[in-house]
Amino acid sequence: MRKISLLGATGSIGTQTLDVIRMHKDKFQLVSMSVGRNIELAKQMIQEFSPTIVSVMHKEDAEGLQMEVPGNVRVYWGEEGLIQVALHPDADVVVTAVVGSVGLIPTLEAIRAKKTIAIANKETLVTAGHIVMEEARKHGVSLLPVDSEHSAIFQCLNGEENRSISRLIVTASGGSFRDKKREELRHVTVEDALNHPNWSMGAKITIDSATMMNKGLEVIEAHWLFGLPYERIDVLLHKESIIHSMVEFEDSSVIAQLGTPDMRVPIQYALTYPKRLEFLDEKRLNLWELGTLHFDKMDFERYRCLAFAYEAGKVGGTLPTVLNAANEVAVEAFLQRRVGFLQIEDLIEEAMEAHVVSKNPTLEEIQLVDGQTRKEVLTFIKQRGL
Ligand SMILES: NC(=O)C1=CN([C@@H]2O[C@H](COP(=O)(O)OP(=O)(O)OC[C@H]3O[C@@H](n4cnc5c(N)ncnc54)[C@H](OP(=O)(O)O)[C@@H]3O)[C@@H](O)[C@H]2O)C=CC1
Ligand SMILES: CC(=O)[C@@H](O)[C@H](O)COP(=O)(O)O
Ligand SMILES: [Mn+2]
Repeated sequence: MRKISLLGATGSIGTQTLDVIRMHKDKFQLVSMSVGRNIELAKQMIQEFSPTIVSVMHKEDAEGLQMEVPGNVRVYWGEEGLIQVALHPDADVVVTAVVGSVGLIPTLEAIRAKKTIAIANKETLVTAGHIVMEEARKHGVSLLPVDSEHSAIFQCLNGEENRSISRLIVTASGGSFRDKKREELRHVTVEDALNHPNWSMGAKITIDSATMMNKGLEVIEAHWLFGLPYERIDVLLHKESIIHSMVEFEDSSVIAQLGTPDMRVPIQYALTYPKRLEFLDEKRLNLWELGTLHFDKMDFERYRCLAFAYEAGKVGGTLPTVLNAANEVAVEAFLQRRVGFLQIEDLIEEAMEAHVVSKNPTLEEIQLVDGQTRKEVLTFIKQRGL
């Protein structure tokens, strides 16, 4: 029985992780979970899965929930709560499915406690990749990718020697606006942007996908997980999201991982690794029915956020932290309808240009830069009268 701690249980990855646990009750047990504001769903989950440590975002919610749950359940809140969930003494695997850099500290704590990490929260690696990877190395902890592209690359690399990799080819669907020209993006709505063609995901990642920042964050995530320089990580437009990513080797062979777009597959793989388990859903890939797959060259002028991410990754130091924090604030402002879609990239560019990069930052410096960038971007938004 693999015992699981789940950060972000009420989200898209969280609920799909619970689906996988539900499909294999004899193999997995949920021992702890965190939610944000969705207390009603949390109550149902506690009743169904019986975790003994639970965390919510706010103190008042924690106090209310504590009165309603069985006596053996402890309810925590805030960042300390996320850490308590990650450190459940019985947990073997911690699934990091919260959104945003709030995932960093609980992930680091879980690594220090030698828990295996099934990492969905890409912002953790973007904002502090060098620290997370060093801690994982020091404590002998595996980071198992949940993100579909990274799970694909991880599967393509099974049994291969790292030195024989030529390049990684990360596929991108193109997101909600892939058929629009740049000039058509000025007046798109939040609803349009949230309408991803292939995946049903949380709001923040769906907007990231539309700006192509998601792919930028994934390039940085791939750099840290697989240790390749940015010059050897390419992005390829592939609108069907059937090939989840590929690896080219020195002998010119390319290995790809394919499947229907269903996040429960990479989630299950991370939970069962190094074994595979039957996927208890009838949906299977049918290439004959699909007929054709499409591929296009990435246009870095059309998708400026991807260019920003490559720049941040190559420069390194505190710049990826700025990229991530500015993006989180700008996307939230777009979702609140305070800024337009194209202003997301303007705000990120402004924050990156204003930043003086510090090399090899400590965790404290990263937290400081993260906080300062968030304030700065909010000021940029106010200065624009928005
Ligand atoms: N969705 C997907 O298919 C994929 C997602 N990912 C990555 O996985 C992560 C999660 O994405 P996704 O599931 O889509 O996101 P969702 O927005 O659907 O879910 C986020 C979860 O985090 C909780 N949460 C949000 N903010 C906080 C906070 N400040 N403190 C504590 N908990 C918080 C939410 O709680 P509540 O809802 O209760 O308020 C919810 O449980 C992201 O990093 C994303 O990039 C990667 C690949 C695919
Ligand atoms: C399911 C998943 O892993 C997402 O990160 C997905 O990749 C988003 O799709 P695009 O960013 O390719 O549009
Ligand atoms: Mn992905």
